[in-house]
Amino acid sequence: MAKPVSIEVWNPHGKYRVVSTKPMPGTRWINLLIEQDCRVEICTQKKTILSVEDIIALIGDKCDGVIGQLTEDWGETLFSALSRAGGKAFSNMAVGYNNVDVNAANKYGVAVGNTPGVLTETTAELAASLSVSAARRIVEADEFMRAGLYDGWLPNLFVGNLLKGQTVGVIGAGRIGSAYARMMVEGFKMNLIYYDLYQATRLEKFVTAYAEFLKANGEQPVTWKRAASMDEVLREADVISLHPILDKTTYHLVNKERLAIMKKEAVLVNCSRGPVIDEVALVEHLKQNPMFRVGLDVFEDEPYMKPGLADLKNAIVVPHIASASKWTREGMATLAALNVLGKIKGYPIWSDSNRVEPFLNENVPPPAASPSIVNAKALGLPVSRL
Ligand SMILES: NC(=O)C1=CN([C@@H]2O[C@H](COP(=O)(O)OP(=O)(O)OC[C@H]3O[C@@H](n4cnc5c(N)ncnc54)[C@H](O)[C@@H]3O)[C@@H](O)[C@H]2O)C=CC1
Ligand SMILES: O=C(O)C(=O)CO
Repeated sequence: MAKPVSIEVWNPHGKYRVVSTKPMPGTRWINLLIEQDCRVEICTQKKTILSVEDIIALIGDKCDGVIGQLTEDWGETLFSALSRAGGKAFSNMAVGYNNVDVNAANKYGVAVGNTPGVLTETTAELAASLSVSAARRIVEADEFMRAGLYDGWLPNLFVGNLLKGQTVGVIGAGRIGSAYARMMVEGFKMNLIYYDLYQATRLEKFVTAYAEFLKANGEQPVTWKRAASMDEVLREADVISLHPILDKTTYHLVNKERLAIMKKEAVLVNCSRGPVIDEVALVEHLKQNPMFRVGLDVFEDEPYMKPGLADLKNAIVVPHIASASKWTREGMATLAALNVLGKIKGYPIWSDSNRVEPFLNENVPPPAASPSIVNAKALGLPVSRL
């Protein structure tokens, strides 16, 4: 028997029962669901990561849709439980959905939503912050200051790397990778090298136009290159930021061999998913190469770090906060709620999940569509004409 889970209920007489496995920022997402006759149940259990059993208890006997989190294991067991309860909609409150077995969802006819776009700039800004912080040793210097060790300016105190004129490498130049690249190229006048399975045409055009602008102003123009292999990026770049999805092709993309081909004073940033880096190999590499620095937002066995990582001064570690700006987190909650609501109401799927702004304007009602359903095609769901 599953244990009861504590919940907060909104609009108890609503026709459709929607469960959120966590309290989420803002109230717009709750109001949008209530306005469309949903009873909203929010899990208030004081436990960060819910187990599959906890979520089964939350789903109960009747549930139309669930908004879940990237820490949860959405596989066969949960999708069959949701389907038994009459549910046909699930949305992650995240753009990444490597915690979701989409084939299992397809089997039970459950639509799987995610939240692209609204977190692109926020996440890229954190990757840029980690890049600068690692290059300029900001966290180390802050600790030094607070420890009362500063006794005067010195020529050699916390000397780091200048970014201007160096090369930034991006692996996975999708929405976030491209936004990060633009920030580093324009903000710091860095040259770009990127690797992706697809050509990042808009990004290339941006760097070309910026190079023209610099040239016209008598400055050294920036350059770009699409690398033929990931190794080319690792060999040539001074700062490398990882932004691919996590799947079989990107698991341990950065391993012992690949760390060995990187520059000894390179900066490596990961705001994608922890398992993209072999973290044990990384700890060893950081120990052997004190001038090699990393900024990590994600970890291989979250919430844990591999032994030794926390002791290394050349590593900056933050707890998976890349999308944590107020506007973004409220927007993610809204998109996740609208994904679920849209499926419950039989709305079509929004035609372009990269263009989610119409759902985020608080002054007008959102379009009658699910903003982003990753298995829409597999389920044969209709697409909005808007
Ligand atoms: N740390 C955090 O809080 C956050 C992490 N993320 C992570 O970032 C990922 C990317 O998000 P978006 O940019 O919105 O997705 P996206 O789908 O726009 O970009 C992913 C890019 O990775 C590329 N890619 C896929 N396999 C590859 C491979 N084997 N080698 C090189 N490139 C490959 C794709 O072609 C695509 O361009 C998410 O899937 C998520 O895991 C996203 C938001 C916040
Ligand atoms: O959206 C995601 O994929 C995250 O990791 C958290 O924003």
